[in-house]
Amino acid sequence: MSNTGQVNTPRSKTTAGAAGLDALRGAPSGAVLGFDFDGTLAPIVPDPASARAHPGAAPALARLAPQVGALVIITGRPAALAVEYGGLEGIDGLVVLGQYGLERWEGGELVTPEPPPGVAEARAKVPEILKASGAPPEVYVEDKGQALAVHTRRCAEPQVALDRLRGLLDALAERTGLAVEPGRYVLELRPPGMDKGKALNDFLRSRASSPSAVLFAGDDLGDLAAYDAIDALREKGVPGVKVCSGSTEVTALADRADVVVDGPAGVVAFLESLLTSL
Ligand SMILES: O=P(O)(O)OC[C@H]1O[C@H](O[C@H]2O[C@H](CO)[C@@H](O)[C@H](O)[C@H]2O)[C@H](O)[C@@H](O)[C@@H]1O
Repeated sequence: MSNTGQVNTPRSKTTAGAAGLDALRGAPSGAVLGFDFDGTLAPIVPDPASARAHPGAAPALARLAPQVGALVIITGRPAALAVEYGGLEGIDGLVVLGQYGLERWEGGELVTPEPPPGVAEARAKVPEILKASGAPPEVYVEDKGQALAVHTRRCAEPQVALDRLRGLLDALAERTGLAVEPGRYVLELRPPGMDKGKALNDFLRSRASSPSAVLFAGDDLGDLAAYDAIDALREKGVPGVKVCSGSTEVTALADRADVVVDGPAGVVAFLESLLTSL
């Protein structure tokens, strides 16, 4: 039993999830497995630049790669950073969709669009907004090129700091044509029009054949769009599995997941368990 009271086994608490797992195990070579990075493959840490994948994550993915149809990481991170922090280079066939799907990395090749002009405008304005609002000095702005992530995790009262910034960043997003993506003690200003559900669907459409099953594992609010995509696929008859990397910080995913495990260590245990059943 884990410290969130969940058992790390590849069992589903829902009938649809159990059907999804059965379909995945029955035809793994046609299955598509998607993963978020921070909080799912990598434990959450105070400094975004210090995040690294759980030591068991890349080895488990490398063992899964030749047995399944496709492995795809869909992350808010720049794709190349997720590859570096995850130790994911060299995993056969792995695709990493970064910045919520705006970027694509595969086999060392990165495709990334030009950021819209609103990002540069927001980059110039955010420091002024933080100063004028009296935000604590621990507020940290992560510049991701395509987006700016305003982090409050290191503040004494991170939720209070986040709540105080929300309206100001919403207004800035509106002025600059960007969207606000809320996450774990973070508000991201990023280009609109893409999310993890659209990224997952685009990835599925880019493949030659329809998947035997689709699994997605996530931990944060930005991953709910991928859950929506799995729900929609199920309605069309494609088996799906929603895995939640559980935490006390975000509960919205656990409520909708088929399988809830205890953070990145639980995700790795889940993958290892899945490997034994393929
Ligand atoms: O889609 P993801 O892979 O989950 O990325 C979402 C954001 O994750 C990162 O922030 C989160 O992880 C940090 C490191 O553990 C943590 O300090 C922070 O509080 C979390 O919000 C990342 O820094 C962002 O750029 C990602 O978009």
